[in-house]
Amino acid sequence: MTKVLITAKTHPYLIDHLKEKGYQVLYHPAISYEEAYQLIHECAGLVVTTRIPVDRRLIDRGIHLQWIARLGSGMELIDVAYATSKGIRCVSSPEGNADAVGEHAVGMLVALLRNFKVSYDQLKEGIWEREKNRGYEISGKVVGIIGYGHTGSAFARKLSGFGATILAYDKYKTGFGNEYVQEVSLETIFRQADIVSLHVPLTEETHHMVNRRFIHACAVPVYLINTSRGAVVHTHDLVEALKEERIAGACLDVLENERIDHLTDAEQEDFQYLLHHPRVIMTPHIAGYTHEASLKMAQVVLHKLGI
Ligand SMILES: O=C(O)[C@H](O)COP(=O)(O)O
Repeated sequence: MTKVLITAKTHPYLIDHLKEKGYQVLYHPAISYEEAYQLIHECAGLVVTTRIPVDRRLIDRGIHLQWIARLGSGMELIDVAYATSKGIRCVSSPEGNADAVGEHAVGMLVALLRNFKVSYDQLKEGIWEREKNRGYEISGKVVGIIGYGHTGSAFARKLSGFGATILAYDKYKTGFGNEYVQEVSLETIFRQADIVSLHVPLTEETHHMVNRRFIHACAVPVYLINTSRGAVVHTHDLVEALKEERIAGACLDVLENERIDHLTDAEQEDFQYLLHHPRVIMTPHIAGYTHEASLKMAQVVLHKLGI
């Protein structure tokens, strides 16, 4: 029987469907890299998230491997070029969690501009403060989206009812402007945006893209939204920019080092600063984590694999 190794928690639909189609499913949602290494040589299919890297070593051991399915979007931990060179098909499912990420980014922005975090903390202390919690509206602002793929376009779609001017830049794509999004250059975003939302994959090119230079290029202190990858932002430069008031605030769903129990002293200091900053809100990389996305990602990979 053809075996599929599933290495992360998934919607039962994926397991049931694979079984129905005659696959033997090895469902190990908490498996370690070394344990996966022990099993991979028996498998024709591998399902992953970002729990374990799919590197050359694992791929080489997967002598019967025909496909690798990523439940999610970011492929930075899969050596796609190497797998492809060995005839292994790699599919991802950004279509499945784009709505979730788009909604989360809008939600974080509203929460930040309307002081949800601070006012809620004050309420818990018995403080009923209205004036200091007077917020800002999205309406009338200029929102710059960097990266117009699945999540960038989902964010724009969700935001389109808020009355903002929506600009978007994508280094690798043109012709995507529509009735609510203007396709612009990065310079235009620097010049005009009040809010910048990042929707790029993590690559060598985007690593630390938002650094001191980027922040200084913005005409006004922008509100930054990051639901992409933590390392797209140079965290310490962000912290310095917040101190210098060159950044108005930040919504961060992702961190450079998400193993918050293994931070260096310097990382811990920056993390604590961000956590306690009144104009920073953070969530633990849950933008794409919804019950609906879990099912949709399973459906997308099955569809792409023709199973
Ligand atoms: O890339 C994605 O789809 C999301 O960031 C979720 O990634 P995860 O598999 O690490 O949860």
